[in-house]
Amino acid sequence: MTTNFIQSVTFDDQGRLHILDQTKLPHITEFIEIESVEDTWDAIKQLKVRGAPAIGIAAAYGLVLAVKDAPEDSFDSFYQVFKKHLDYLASSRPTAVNLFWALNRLDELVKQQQTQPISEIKASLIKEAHEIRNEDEELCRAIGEHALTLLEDGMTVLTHCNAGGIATAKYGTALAPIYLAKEKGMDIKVFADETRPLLQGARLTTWELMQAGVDVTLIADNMAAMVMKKGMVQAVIVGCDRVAANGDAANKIGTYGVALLAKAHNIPFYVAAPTPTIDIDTPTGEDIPIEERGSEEITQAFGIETAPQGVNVFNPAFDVTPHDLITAIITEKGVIKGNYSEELKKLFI
Ligand SMILES: CSC[C@H]1O[C@H](OP(=O)(O)O)[C@H](O)[C@@H]1O
Repeated sequence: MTTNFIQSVTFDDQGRLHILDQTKLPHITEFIEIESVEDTWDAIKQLKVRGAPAIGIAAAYGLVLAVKDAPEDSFDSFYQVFKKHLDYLASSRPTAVNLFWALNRLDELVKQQQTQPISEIKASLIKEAHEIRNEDEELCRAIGEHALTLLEDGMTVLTHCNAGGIATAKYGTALAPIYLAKEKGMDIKVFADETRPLLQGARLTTWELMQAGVDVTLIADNMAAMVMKKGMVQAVIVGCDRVAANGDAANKIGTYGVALLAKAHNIPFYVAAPTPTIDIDTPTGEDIPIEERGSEEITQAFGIETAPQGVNVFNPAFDVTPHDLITAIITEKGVIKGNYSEELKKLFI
């Protein structure tokens, strides 16, 4: 049974960018047109479009939109506008390296075309943004194939946050093997952490998997330990926002705790990582910028005040799982174990 994936980011032939507003899910499936670079920045910042790969794809299309009417009289005047908007988009969220990877890829493309007519540069940017999107779909499916070699029919897998189809071009990363298992007639069940404070697990992962007919059970984040102790899950698979050169992996806040629990219960802990999410230029997890977000995400759970006015709040959106807690990093090029510093480097040779 193949899954009909909803595309969370689309750019049509008329040059219009549409995103699925993920803040409205699971009860409202609403697509919004993104008409400016400011709209793109806001959509990323507010997690209307979210998930490391989807952020990179949206930013690439947003930059295409931004330079649609940029001056064509000289390369320098065009590049000045291009770089201003690129830097603006890069300021939307700091942790997911896909954002910077996608923007830098377009930057390199433009720099290589300094002698070309600006109209051709603009056309090549659209083509490259589509390439980024289409490659992501292929990467995610390949991750699913490799990840499936680590899972067995009848297994139950725990995941944290949402690393599914709507966080990518298609298939997702952590959820890719789940969808491919369904396609192959395998029975792999999922336990989804609700993933406070923004509930990407409760709102998005359960929604996606139920749409696909996958058996998914929602748990509160603080139930993962008991679920593992009772032997209800046999593996953990999560996505990532940035993998450092030594294999330390940044992912949604709470992932580090799940990794510690998995270690304590001798359960394999897998990180699904497309190579655009692996940042060889960042030496260790200590060097990964961790986004801190507003206190209202914690004190006003979806509009309901759940804490005293003025309480101090610390709201890091991500944490870092040290590489020694990671059983394997699953990329589109294969499953990586052992000396991550050495093995990850080989991916970029
Ligand atoms: C393949 S999505 C990777 C990653 O992105 C999510 O973060 P956010 O919802 O803040 O964009 C989450 O950490 C996912 O695991």
